[in-house]
Amino acid sequence: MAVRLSSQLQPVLRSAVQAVQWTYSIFWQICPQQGTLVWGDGYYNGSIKTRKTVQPMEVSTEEASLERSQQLRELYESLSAGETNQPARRPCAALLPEDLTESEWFYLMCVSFSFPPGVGLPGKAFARRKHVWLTDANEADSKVFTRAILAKVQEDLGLVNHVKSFFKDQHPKPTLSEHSTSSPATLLEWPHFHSPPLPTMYSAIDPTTANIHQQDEEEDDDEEEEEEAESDSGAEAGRNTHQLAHLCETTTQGATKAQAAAEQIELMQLEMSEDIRLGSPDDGSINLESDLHMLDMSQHGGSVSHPHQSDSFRAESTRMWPILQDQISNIQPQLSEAPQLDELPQEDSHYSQTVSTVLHQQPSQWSESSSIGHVGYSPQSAFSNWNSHISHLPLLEATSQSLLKYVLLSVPFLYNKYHDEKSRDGDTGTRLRKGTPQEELSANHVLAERRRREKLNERFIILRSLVPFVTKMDKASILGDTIEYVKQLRRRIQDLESCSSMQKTSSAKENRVVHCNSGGGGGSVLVQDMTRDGTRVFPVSDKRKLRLVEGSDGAITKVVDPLPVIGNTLEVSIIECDALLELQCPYREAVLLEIMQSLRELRLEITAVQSSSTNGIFVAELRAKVKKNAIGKKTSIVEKMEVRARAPGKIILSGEHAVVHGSTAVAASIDLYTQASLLFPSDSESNDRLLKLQLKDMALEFSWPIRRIKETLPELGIHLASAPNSCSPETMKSIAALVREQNIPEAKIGLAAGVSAFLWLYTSIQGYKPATVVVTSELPLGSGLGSSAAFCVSLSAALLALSDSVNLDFSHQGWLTFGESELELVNKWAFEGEKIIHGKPSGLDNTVSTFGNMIMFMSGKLTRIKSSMPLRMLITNTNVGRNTKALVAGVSERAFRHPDAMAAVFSAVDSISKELSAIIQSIAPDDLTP
Ligand SMILES: Nc1ncnc2c1ncn2[C@@H]1O[C@H](COP(=O)(O)OP(=O)(O)OP(=O)(O)O)[C@@H](O)[C@H]1O
Ligand SMILES: C[C@@](O)(CCO)CC(=O)[O-]
Repeated sequence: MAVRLSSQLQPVLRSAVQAVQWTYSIFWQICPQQGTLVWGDGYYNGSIKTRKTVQPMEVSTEEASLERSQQLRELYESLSAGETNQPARRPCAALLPEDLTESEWFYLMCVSFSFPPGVGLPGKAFARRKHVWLTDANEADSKVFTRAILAKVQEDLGLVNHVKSFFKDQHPKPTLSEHSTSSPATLLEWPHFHSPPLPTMYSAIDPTTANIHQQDEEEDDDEEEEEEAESDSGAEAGRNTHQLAHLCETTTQGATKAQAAAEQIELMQLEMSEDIRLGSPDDGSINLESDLHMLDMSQHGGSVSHPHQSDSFRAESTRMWPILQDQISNIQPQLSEAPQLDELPQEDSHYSQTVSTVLHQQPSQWSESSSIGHVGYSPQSAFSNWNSHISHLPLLEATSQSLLKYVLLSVPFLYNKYHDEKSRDGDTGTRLRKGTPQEELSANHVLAERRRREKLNERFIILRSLVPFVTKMDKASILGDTIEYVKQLRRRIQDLESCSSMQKTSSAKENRVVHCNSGGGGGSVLVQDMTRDGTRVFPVSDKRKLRLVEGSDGAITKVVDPLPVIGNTLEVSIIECDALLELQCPYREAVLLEIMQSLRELRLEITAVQSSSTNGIFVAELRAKVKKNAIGKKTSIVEKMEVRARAPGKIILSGEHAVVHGSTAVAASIDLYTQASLLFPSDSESNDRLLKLQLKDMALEFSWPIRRIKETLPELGIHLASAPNSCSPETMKSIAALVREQNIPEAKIGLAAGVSAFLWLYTSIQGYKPATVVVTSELPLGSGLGSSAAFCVSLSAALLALSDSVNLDFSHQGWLTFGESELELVNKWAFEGEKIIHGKPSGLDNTVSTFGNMIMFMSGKLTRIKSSMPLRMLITNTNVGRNTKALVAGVSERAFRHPDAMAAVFSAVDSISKELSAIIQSIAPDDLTP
């Protein structure tokens, strides 16, 4: 609706200013929540300093003005949103403050103002339901015309006369009448206003009013020149409530003046003297809005602000004011030629304070100016004075912008102070009885928005720390993972509840499923509860390191430890630019200083510190902003130095081998694990650029110079961890050569397949990085318990955990689980490893090892099975090894030789697996009772 309003209002505002060649028109609308008039829309028709357009062709003056109005509004929004200069990210047509003329500045600053009824000229016009006409701008009282502080320039009489004669020529009883009418002239009656048809959201005033208006014009033609017209629809108050209020402000631009002159004059001639003349709607003045009735602005997306914002702003103002006062008082001794503040009329000292404060904030750019003392005061043309200083000072790119920003924020503080002083003096006059809410509204908005963002980030940080697995650190992912986590917790509660109720009813009955190793014979016996665990990764906490990584999205949370003190803990959470660091370490002298120094080196700007030390333990909580580096990338802190992943073995309950030929199989993970730990040496240790693999249980260690891997496997340099691919026969040959060089003892040559799988997975996921990988396993090899799958899954998990393709929250101590999509990635890579070891696997083993639990599996598709009661399995190890690769090949050969017979076997196996799956899921506690 806001768009509609704007698009419909613009032509009206444009017609108004163009007709008299004024510089701008502003539409003030009532903000229902605040009860104040705020900027509704505006049309800028004044001089343009820098033309910026995205259109390749010349545009008409009208289009240029329209575009300019829009650009000015955008510039204001970007400034008030706290945007910093980032030309690269701004559209090429976006304005910068240095592109603006004085009148554009004024127009832009007006956006930040708002007026309660009775305050400021729009407020007065609104409260009185009368036009307000101003004259003698150069003697304006800033208490009456609050924007005078921004707009103080000398009047141009030629311009004034032009406007005057325009109205006189067009209307015998022009704008200056004090007569009253409830029906000012409609816009359409003005010959020079070529307004388009009025939008439906506005309705024309009672047509009879036009006649009355004309009569009024006849009566009044003796008024003074005016530079500003502010009018409201108050005349219509009888029919329209104040909620329907709208108010339009226009001002003049020299029609007969050359452009340069007009630029000096500009709109800034808005001020008036103490004997400000207040016109009325009766006087037939340019009563744009009296032609229009906004049918409840509040419903059309007009800008609003909330009461609490005012509060927060006031709090900020109170906090800021003493600082500003100090700054101002520091400046005072420099004011040699200008009157001292307390000697000036209040509005001038007010102005002076603002400008002095602003300039004081820019010491590096402004300090050479010996005339700084003049800046604060000039009864004639304060703005031009200010400007003259600007013009001869070196303007850095950021200067104007920060200056402008500062003005936006400091003016309200100054006004607040003025208000406070007035209150102390017992002056509860109506003019500024609420301070200056117009400035409050905008500064308030900026501050409140900033706080809101910070609070939001802080809560996201907390949320992230509560969820044990956070896949990515953007807010949507955090929320997504939280939802998933809550669901998991609910399921867990359900499981526990059903378990405990079952235990109560059948505690005496032990139900067991016995699974014997196909090799038969004796050996150790393992009795295991069936595990629900899938793949896990574990961040290794005793070798945590802090590392600076460029170019990441900056939204990463890791456990880090920058201090070489045993027993330190440091948790860092970063969301967007907000970082929270919680640390604990043994106390020593200047430890906080040391920490802060380290953090500064990491381009973290500390904003708040809370620390304590008790019993020799130093505890601190630091909040910081993550800064950008010289090339504009956000710094992120990443602890990705060592990680350990584990994956479970499996048993196949039904469908082994047949699954390779498309039959259904049922398998479950068991709680025997293979662990793979991956350690990247720190930069200082990385002189020996080696890739090492230690197979602890086999007492074997392999190592390859990275250079050697590079030259043997050059095609793996450009790796894409997020896109698993198969090892080609050529690459397999090269890998085999690298394995051969390691001279694996003949007795352990079976491990060559595993080592080959390792080399493929490592170089494909991590490229040519020196690292040490250590593998330990609780699983017997070649015993049907899926040792190869657990090996490949744990390796893939560790390698991916430290890749850019996966983002895990390492800030939690303990095992972490991958999210579902990361698990799929792990599984795909593990399958590629399995292919190297098995030749032609079905994918069953790596899938169950990756996802855990019990699954039904057919042709690559997994279906999770949930038993309605806990199952126990007896697994025996016959110690008779087997070579799965050879067995699979043997079954394939039989299938080839006896296709029909084997098809019948595979079909029977398929039926058995499906039936088993159904039984498991429907099993009742008593069904297995002997
Ligand atoms: N911990 C490990 N370290 C190195 N290589 C391993 C490890 N575990 C398995 N392998 C590799 O996997 C091979 C064993 O895989 P194989 O498929 O034959 O047996 P399994 O996986 O234990 O049984 P199944 O596949 O029937 O469940 C080993 O010869 C070795 O190459
Ligand atoms: C024998 C087999 O069915 C499982 C090996 O544990 C092969 C496979 O599914 O890939």
